[in-house]
Amino acid sequence: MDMFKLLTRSSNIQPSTPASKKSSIHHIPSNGFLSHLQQETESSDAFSADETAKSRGTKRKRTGVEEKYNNGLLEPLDSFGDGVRPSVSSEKQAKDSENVAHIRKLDVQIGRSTNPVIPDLSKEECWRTLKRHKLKVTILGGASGLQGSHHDQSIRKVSGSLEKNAHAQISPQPLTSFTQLRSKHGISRRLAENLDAQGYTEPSEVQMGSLPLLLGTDEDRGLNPERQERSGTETRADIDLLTVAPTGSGKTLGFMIHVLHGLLRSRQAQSQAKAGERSEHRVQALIIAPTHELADQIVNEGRKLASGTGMKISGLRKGMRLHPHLVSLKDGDALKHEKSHTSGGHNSDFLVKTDIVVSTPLSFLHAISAEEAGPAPLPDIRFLILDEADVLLDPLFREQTLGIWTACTNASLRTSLWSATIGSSIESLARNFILDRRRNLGLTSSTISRHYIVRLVVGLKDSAVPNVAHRLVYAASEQGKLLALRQLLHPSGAPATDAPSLQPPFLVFTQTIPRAIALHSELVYDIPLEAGGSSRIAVLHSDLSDTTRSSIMARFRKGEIWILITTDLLSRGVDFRGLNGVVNYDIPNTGASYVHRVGRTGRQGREGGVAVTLYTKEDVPYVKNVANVIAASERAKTEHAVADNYGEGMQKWLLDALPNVSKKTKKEMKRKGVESRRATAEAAGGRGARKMRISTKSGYDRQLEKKKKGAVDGSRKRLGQVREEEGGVEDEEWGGIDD
Ligand SMILES: Nc1ncnc2c1ncn2[C@@H]1O[C@H](COP(=O)(O)OP(=O)(O)OP(=O)(O)O)[C@@H](O)[C@H]1O
Repeated sequence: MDMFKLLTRSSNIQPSTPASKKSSIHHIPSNGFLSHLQQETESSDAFSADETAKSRGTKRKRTGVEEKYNNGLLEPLDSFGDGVRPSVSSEKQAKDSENVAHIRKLDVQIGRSTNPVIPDLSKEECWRTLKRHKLKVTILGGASGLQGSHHDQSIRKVSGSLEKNAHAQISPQPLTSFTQLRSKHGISRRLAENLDAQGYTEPSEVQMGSLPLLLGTDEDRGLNPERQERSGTETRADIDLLTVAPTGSGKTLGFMIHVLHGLLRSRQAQSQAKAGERSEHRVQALIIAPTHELADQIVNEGRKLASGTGMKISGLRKGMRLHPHLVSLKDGDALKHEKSHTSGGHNSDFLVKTDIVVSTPLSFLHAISAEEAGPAPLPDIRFLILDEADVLLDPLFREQTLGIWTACTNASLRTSLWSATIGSSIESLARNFILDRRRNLGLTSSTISRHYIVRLVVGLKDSAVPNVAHRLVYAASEQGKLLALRQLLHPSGAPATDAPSLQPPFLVFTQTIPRAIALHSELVYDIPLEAGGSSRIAVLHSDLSDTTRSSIMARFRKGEIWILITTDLLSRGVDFRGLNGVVNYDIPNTGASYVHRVGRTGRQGREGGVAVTLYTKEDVPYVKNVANVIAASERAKTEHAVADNYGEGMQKWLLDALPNVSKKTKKEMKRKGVESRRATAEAAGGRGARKMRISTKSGYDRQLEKKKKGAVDGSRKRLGQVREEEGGVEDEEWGGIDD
């Protein structure tokens, strides 16, 4: 079999769920919990007509983008919005809140609880509900001397001591409704109202599984219920949580509710102890994310939830420092910093009076490091959240992240790690670090015995969301990729038989910054002037200033930019509601990277997202990573897929045809990416420039152009020499005739 012959066919892996089979997909929050809400607003989008047609099952007319350009449907494109739930108009919201307030008043008048308690599920029901929602909760270790439930017994038998691998599954009470957050877990009224106001009605799976573990009693968590029964009081063991849940499944809300509730509760306790005295803002929670874009988004989400609660959330910018009062810098250092920053009459680069800080690892490490003394200890921090934890613990950020984690010296620090992909090596690194840290802090065995490391997995671990349609397209060469991308940009041009179609807005990922820049300059004039021209296409990468990055993000969210070319900078965590697709112009280095890139679309269970991956002959070793992820996602789409061989067969030929790659090569591939595209900007003048060139011009045309240019330059030079010999002045412009 000639593999390359096979690869020249677009694999065009169809969504493996035919209409008739769609019913076999469980209707669960994360595969469509916002679908009804989305349609309401999106029908007014320029790009939504096709979506609506798709959702009705009617065939989308291939009128393409141009018709939309010409119909003047361009300006009101606010397909992403600002993150406020699109469901409810402000008028309706006001009316709803009025009604809710009225009903609550009546409830109080007749003495009825405003928060009806939903009865606990039996053990069996818990297990079945968790299974139905594909939630798996496992104890990874941490506790010793356990007694009680058979799960705990099994841990003891396996481990005997806390260091050993102790894996046992538990069945916590799932959070089946947000009302339970108040009625059962006692979150503040304000927090509950904010959730409501944001239009969050049903918890997604990750919230369903994680919130009882983070907020509940040991009984809710399925941990040692007998111990609680015996003692007659509620017990709450310390839990450090690793959560692996699909992209766009609502992890941010999960950790935000946890942190805000924890801080509000301790503030309440403090103010009761101090007879109503208002407590100061001190940094007690730290959220670390790998990019500024994600950190900004978390701050925005957090502020909406914290509104009116008195909690302050701040993002830390490059060069800012935590105010010396917020960290335990040694006296001398604190003074030095204070002086150096206040001498000019301003200390605006100090972050003051805040409860929750969101930052990238490097910015935070700088913010707490004294000039020579290294990072200062942070005993006040009680919550540490690592969002996109696998990246933060990857060699690129590992030292910084572990440095921050070590600086958090509070004995009852609660750490949680969140990502759509956490491999086993990162998992054991995190687990061992947690255990070592506790040991180094000299925690007594009685404290340790009340501590667990728990892992929650939602759905299939490390896989792409099932509601995205994947297209693997063999483009043969760099030029072929450019042509394929242009075909996507101008779908009304002669359609290839099985060419994927993709409506803006979409993201285009390249392997490196120079390639993103090169692709942008190649495509910048591709969108007709009447459609907004070059302003509709932009490039975003980490070499740009923070202000430029924020402005591009804002314009993309508003719908002013339709096509955003970027690097893996935007592959993690960033939430663009209404993004129609993702193009992997350069193939991602790893399967995990593919999962995150394509996870920018199909969020919140939204249907219709398309992920197009273009590849050339050079990319073949990388295609297997991607094809494996696609195959797993296709299988997850329907329980019948494997049995009927539907969907499976579509990629089987490709999977079989692709070469297997050794672990060692995979590691190299992850580190370097496709060799020929790695040319750095410095190399751009030489061979590197050729390697990273993105252009539709053939080598022959380029050579002709080069020759022509050489000839022109040569004749100019010769002419200059002649003039010089004749006494003329080189480079001096002719000034015309003097009056
Ligand atoms: N219970 C809910 N009901 C409706 N919408 C929700 C709910 N929870 C979260 N969302 C929305 O889902 C979207 C995705 O959430 P979020 O960004 O937290 O995903 P994520 O799991 O962190 O994804 P990623 O792995 O890509 O970072 C957001 O727009 C968020 O507002």
